[in-house]
Amino acid sequence: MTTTTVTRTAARVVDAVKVYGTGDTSVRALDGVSVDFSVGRFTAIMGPSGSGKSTLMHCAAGLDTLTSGTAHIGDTELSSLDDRRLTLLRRDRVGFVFQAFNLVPTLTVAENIRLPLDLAGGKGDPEWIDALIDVVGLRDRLHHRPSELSGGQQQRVAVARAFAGRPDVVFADEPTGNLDSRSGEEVLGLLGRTVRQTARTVVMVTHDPVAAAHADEVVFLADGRLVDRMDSPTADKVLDRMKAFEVHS
Ligand SMILES: Nc1ncnc2c1ncn2[C@@H]1O[C@H](COP(=O)(O)OP(=O)(O)OP(=O)(O)O)[C@@H](O)[C@H]1O
Repeated sequence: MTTTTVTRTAARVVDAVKVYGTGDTSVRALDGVSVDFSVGRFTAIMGPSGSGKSTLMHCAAGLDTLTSGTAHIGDTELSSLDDRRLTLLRRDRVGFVFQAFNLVPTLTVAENIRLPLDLAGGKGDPEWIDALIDVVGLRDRLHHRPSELSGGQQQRVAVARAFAGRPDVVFADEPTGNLDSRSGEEVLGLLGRTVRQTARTVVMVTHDPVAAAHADEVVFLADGRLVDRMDSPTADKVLDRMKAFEVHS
């Protein structure tokens, strides 16, 4: 008997091109990138400054549109959606974690975590939310406001909020950029744990090899192109790969 393992794709872009501006001043931020992000994997996007990392994330997440090529969340091609459907897709199937925690200061931790569900007018899955609160370690802080939490704790709330609606994929843009190294490690460990314990998918943009080492896989961009992929990264291996870019650029 043969066993076939089917790897499902949470998000992907195919032949992605993104050009900003026109004429002499135009910038080709993505120059024909094809990459897929498998379900249940934690992937880091790395590359030198200006290599197109944020552009790739924004286009893959439906926050920006491609000049040509296609972006897909699961089986849905994003350019096939009108604005309303795209907004609903982002709300219901995608989670976001940004460098600035973007919590609502007047709401408690519990209310911030539930915010996407409340905005969507649904109850969500109470058992899932309950389990999530334990994964992020915030049960004893549920009634606090963001200003009463450390930066690391605030980012843990943002991580829980991103996963609250059981999205197909969570995109994280430099999630540890505002944190000291210990809090950053905590948040990265948390992202990795959430992926492994809940079979969710995370795609993280970072310029930090130590952060990238928490991922299952690293994809490297240079000059708007996908130039390498690395499985089971370590900070040293990622740093070596990044140094090679500097030598060649
Ligand atoms: N809105 C915009 N208008 C014009 N050019 C842009 C815009 N956004 C990005 N760019 C350009 O596109 C290229 C890729 O930018 P992007 O922000 O995706 O790179 P990045 O790898 O995320 O960089 P960094 O690590 O510095 O954040 C850069 O040359 C940048 O200047």
